[in-house]
Amino acid sequence: MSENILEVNNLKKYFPICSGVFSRVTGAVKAVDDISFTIKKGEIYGLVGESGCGKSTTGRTILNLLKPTYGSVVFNGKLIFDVEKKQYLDHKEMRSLRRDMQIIFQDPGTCLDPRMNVGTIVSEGLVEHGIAKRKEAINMSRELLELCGLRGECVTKYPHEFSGGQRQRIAIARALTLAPKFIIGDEPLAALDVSIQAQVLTLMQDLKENLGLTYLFISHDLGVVKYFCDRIGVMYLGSIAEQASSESLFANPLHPYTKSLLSAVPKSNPKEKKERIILKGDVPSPANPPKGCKFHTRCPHAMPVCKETVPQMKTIETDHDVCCHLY
Ligand SMILES: Nc1ncnc2c1ncn2[C@@H]1O[C@H](COP(=O)(O)OP(=O)(O)OP(=O)(O)O)[C@@H](O)[C@H]1O
Repeated sequence: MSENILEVNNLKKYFPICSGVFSRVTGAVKAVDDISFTIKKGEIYGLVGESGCGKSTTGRTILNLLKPTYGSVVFNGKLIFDVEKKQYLDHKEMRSLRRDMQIIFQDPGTCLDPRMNVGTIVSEGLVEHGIAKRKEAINMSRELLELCGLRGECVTKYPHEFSGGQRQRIAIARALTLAPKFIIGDEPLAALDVSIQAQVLTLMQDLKENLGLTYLFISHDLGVVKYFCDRIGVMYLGSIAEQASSESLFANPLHPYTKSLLSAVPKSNPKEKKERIILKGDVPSPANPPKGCKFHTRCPHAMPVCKETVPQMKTIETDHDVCCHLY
């Protein structure tokens, strides 16, 4: 593990808020608000945080599925966009790069077309990109389905004939069709039962090893990211509060927000005592985030400086950065 496959620099994605009869822009939802991180080749980077903190928007903006407001993204040495320099990949280049970058969504039930059989769903990309003719593509999709723990004969069946876990395997097979290097898993386990989650996670781990993949794994489940991810970024209200290797983050959480999240994860040994940190108030709206440190309104350690000054990300130890005035 050495080279970066993905570099995200000062990424922002604001959604305009329009109101009035003329639909004038009166504000913005700051869904992603100046985040930077890198992912090394072969790494699993976890992005965690509560619902609405901007995880999915980050994933979609990186893939250029949403128009970025600011920042730049470099994938495998190629600039996807740099808003400040007004540099964007053109449609053709982006289409070709999409082969290397895929996404798996939360609910396979809604992202698989119910009118298409599984063979067509999985082989679509091969035909669209002119890699294979329909018949050959269906044969290739059989192999992909088998790689994902399903039977090749599934190609003639329709999504409704499968369980949730099997549908997620179909979605994974579809994501693998174009032999990508990098996959964003946007809460790929969230719609599945716990026992099925473990199976899909094992499959993703095996595929990573066997196919040399890199993942950006989006999840709100700290228990899952602890075991699955090499490095983790903790998001709060559109920003990264803390970033560390999985080991370091769980052994020594620094940010008060991370500490509160970890305090809610059940211990594997129920006899081990653990104090639950309950945060005051609700998460503020990303349309009107607090000044200074965005977390200060809920932070048990808030100081006067936190209300005024935005904290900068600081490296506290090797592979452990935190964005907090306490450090
Ligand atoms: N198309 C959109 N238009 C306006 N606001 C949006 C849009 N998409 C997302 N948002 C807002 O941006 C913020 C971040 O949403 P996002 O879905 O990225 O969060 P998330 O952390 O992935 O949450 P979840 O786990 O619930 O999906 C939320 O406040 C959400 O309401």
